[in-house]
Amino acid sequence: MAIDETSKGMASSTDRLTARMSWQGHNNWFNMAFHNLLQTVPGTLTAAAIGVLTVAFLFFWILQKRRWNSCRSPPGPYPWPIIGNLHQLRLPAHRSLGDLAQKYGPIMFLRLGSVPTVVVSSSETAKQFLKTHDSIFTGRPLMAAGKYLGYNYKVIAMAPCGDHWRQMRKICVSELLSAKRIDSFKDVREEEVSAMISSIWEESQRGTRAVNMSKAISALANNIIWRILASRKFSDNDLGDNSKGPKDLVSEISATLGGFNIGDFIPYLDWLDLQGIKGRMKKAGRRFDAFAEKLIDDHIDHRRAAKTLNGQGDAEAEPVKDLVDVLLDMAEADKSETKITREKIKAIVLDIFGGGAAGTFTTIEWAMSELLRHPHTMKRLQEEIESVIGKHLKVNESDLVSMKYLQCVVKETLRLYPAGPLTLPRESVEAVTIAGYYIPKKTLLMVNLWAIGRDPNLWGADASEFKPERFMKEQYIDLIGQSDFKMLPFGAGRRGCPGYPMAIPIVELALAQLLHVFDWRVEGDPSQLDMKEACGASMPRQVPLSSSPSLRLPTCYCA
Ligand code: HEM
Repeated sequence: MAIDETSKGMASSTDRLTARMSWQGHNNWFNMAFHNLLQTVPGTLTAAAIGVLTVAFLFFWILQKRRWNSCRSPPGPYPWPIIGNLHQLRLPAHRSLGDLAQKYGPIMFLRLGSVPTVVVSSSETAKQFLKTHDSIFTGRPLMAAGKYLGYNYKVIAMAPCGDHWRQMRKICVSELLSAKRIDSFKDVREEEVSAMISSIWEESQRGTRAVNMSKAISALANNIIWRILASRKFSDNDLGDNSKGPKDLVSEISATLGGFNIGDFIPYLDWLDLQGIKGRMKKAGRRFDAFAEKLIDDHIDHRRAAKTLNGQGDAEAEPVKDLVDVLLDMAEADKSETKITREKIKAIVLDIFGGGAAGTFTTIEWAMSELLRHPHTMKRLQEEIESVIGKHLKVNESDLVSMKYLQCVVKETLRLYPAGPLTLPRESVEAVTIAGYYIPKKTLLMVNLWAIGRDPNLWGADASEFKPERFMKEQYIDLIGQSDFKMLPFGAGRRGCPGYPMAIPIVELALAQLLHVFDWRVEGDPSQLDMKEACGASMPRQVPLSSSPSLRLPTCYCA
């Protein structure tokens, strides 16, 4: 019984055990599984965690890389503290920047003192900056020249982007430099070019062997621009002070403009005016202002006198209005807040004189220099001019359209010698990413027009040679970056030069008459003519050009 009971008990306990065991077996399996899991989970979890972390890392890395990429500066030489890359700039700056671009590429970043600067040196990249993103680069940096010479940034070429610049530029383009207005000064251009030919003829008749061509061409450019602006030419006594006169004033303005004011780049040295440039600018600015004031007063007196005569019925036929008169008319007619003030008129006078005279002068000077070095080209040009007007007539502006080779000579000159080789400095008005490079707001932009004009990838292995023939096959060469960006002697876009339609006829007419009337020779081997560029705002020759003229027509029509 006891056994039975025991066995029962045993049985029941065995059952229970079995039952327990079966549960336990299950439990055991679970335990084992759980245990296994616990053993494997750390690995799995770790693997999962690693996976998640890797994905997250990759995700953030890609994001960060994108951000890095969008903040990536263009390549450039390492800047030194304080001076940045200033020590790497030699003069003339367009050449040393061209050399640096060979190493760092067509979009290069420099720090000039503390000023972040981007230098663009290829046609393709210039297009991105001056066409695709033109609206970003419409600013001009606020430099000492704009303050002391440019009527506190009122001069168009130095004004920051804003309502004032827009208003002044509109006046310039639509009122002062419109096709109709430029055409109205045709007689001025023809008279002044003939006057230059006469003076060269007289000088050669006096037995002068070599004529100072640079002086003659500079006088031509100044006289034309002043007659267009103010209906008169200026002698050296016209300033009425003890200085040498307007020509001296203009050279002083160009020298200070072309000079490199260290205070613009290292602002905390600005007050020291280490080079004395600011002092010179202030003085030249005051002298120009006195000169411009007198110019406007004379115009106002003259207009009053003309009105009185008109009232008495003695009026002469309406003369061609000069640009100061056009501006005074506008000022009298406009009563709005943005009306043209006296200060704005003075600023525009400086703009047109500063931009116009220097650009046209240097272009004619370099064209003559290259023609002297290339007698065959000079001969071919003379033959073309003669084929159009013969040997007895004077070249007039209406003849120029038939002189295709002359146009090629001018284009070739502008390609090799752009008068503003680095454009005028521009400034980004907001941040932008171009070609994967981040360009912050207030970055200075220089476009190396000189390097683009000599780029062998665009112009071939003979890019540095003077060969006007290269343009003969082309129907139309865009000089202002409207359709292509192969050459940009006048810059491009909203800040591009508004004066090119005035400059081209002066350059073409002057060259046509100089070569039609005279043969030109230089002492020694022409191929050895000194072609060094001076450092200045408009890249003139370093050494004035001298050449001996001999009459090639039966008589000089200017004699
Ligand atoms: C061959 C002669 C000339 C050349 C090569 C030349 C070249 C230039 C260049 C490269 C610029 C800077 C453009 C830029 O930043 O993209 C410029 C601007 C300017 N040029 Fe000329 N220029 C010439 C003649 C003239 C003439 C005849 C005038 C006036 C009648 C003139 C008035 C100006 C003005 C006012 C600006 C400033 C435009 C602005 O900032 O909005 N230029 N020129």
